[in-house]
Amino acid sequence: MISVTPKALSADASKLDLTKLTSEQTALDIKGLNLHYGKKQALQDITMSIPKGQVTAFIGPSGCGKSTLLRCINRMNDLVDGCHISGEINLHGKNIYGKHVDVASLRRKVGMVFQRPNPFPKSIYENVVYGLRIAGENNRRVLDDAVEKSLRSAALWNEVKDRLHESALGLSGGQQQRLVIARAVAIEPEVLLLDEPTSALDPISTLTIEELINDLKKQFTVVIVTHNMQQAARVSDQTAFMYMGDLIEYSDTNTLFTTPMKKQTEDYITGRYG
Ligand SMILES: Nc1ncnc2c1ncn2[C@@H]1O[C@H](COP(=O)(O)OP(=O)(O)OP(=O)(O)O)[C@@H](O)[C@H]1O
Repeated sequence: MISVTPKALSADASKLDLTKLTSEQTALDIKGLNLHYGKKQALQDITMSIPKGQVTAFIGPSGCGKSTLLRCINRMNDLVDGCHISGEINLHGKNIYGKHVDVASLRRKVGMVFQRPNPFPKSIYENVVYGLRIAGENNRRVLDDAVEKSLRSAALWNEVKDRLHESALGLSGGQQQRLVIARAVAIEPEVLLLDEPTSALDPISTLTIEELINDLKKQFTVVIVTHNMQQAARVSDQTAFMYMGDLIEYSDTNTLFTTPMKKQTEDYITGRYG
């Protein structure tokens, strides 16, 4: 089995039966999700429930569909020509692929952070309040409070509180990624999607972000795609292993890494392929 010690799972996480979550426990309920890019099927009949207030990781070899599944959760794949999706993703009970869903308002509920830090060429302050300004908020005190709260949530406040009006582009890569997380949390989403958030960062910045993820789940449901199995073992409560568009195994992280049910999962976590 993988030679890392999964982080101690909270009692709640290890007791959850992922096949029988109550509606109060469920953030996302994915049912029979299929996705085609043109003729190529990238996701096959994915069904899983993602619990609220926890960290769920998607792992699997390159091209297995992890990012595609993540991007379905805020309908980013809608922007891809020739992409066809069937099935449901219910966010707190409401199908985000339903007829009258406003995608802009969905994306306020489901924030996303990408692989490479992408701050805007603006001040640190203006990066954080960007989404609030778009939503029409211009009250200085509200914005100031949101900046402090979000930067504290992203474990960045102490490092930048004296240079809020300087360019975000002057921050280090790790600080920029935490700034982007602050920007995402400033609009208080329900779910935070992290697509390989540390793959462009050095080991120290990676550790800082991993610690941050553990704190973020107190406020948000976090879903993370990672190439790094040790990272999944360190940060997540649940792990989903995917292979060629299929969800092969989904269980609490401790079980998946120590006593996987499926041979394919075992082969992957012991490094036989991927
Ligand atoms: N925009 C797109 N158009 C066509 N095919 C795509 C597109 N995006 C992804 N694919 C294909 O869908 C499959 C799943 O890709 P996806 O990026 O979701 O995998 P992944 O597991 O996240 O891989 P990686 O770990 O390398 O990022 C791959 O075969 C990929 O080539």
